Amino acid sequence: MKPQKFSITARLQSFKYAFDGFKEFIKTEHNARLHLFFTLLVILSGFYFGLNKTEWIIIVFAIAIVFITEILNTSIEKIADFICTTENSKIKKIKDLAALAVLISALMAIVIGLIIFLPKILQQFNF
Ligand SMILES: Nc1ncnc2c1ncn2[C@@H]1O[C@H](COP(=O)(O)OP(=O)(O)OP(=O)(O)O)[C@@H](O)[C@H]1O
Repeated sequence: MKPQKFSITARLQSFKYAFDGFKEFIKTEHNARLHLFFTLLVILSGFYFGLNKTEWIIIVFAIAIVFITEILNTSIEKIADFICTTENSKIKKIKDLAALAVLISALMAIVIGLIIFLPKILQQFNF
């Protein structure tokens, strides 16, 4: 594409496109609603247990990585469904790899959540 002149309107428009993407993500992806629910739960728990600055940074990274991988997985699935509507072994491999990325990020988030919250939960209930 031809390079265009810098424009504030065009930059603001790209925020609108990103917001359209967010609406599409929440509307069509059940996993997105699960991520939102757990994000809210983790943030509320973070305030309840009084996380320190480092713990918050790690939690924010974990939440962002899970959302980013799920959004990229959704994009890859949509491209795959657009270019191939029939059963195809190559599409299967592409989608399975994208799903693996989501699984790894979700497992990482669970491990981080356990490392940060488990000792605080145990202490709270005097275990
Ligand atoms: N066209 C296809 N050809 C072969 N296998 C496919 C095809 N489409 C989907 N699959 C298989 O089904 C799995 C699920 O794909 P699908 O597009 O239904 O994702 P999904 O159920 O929306 O996943 P998510 O859990 O991300 O919502 C893929 O990982 C792949 O193994």
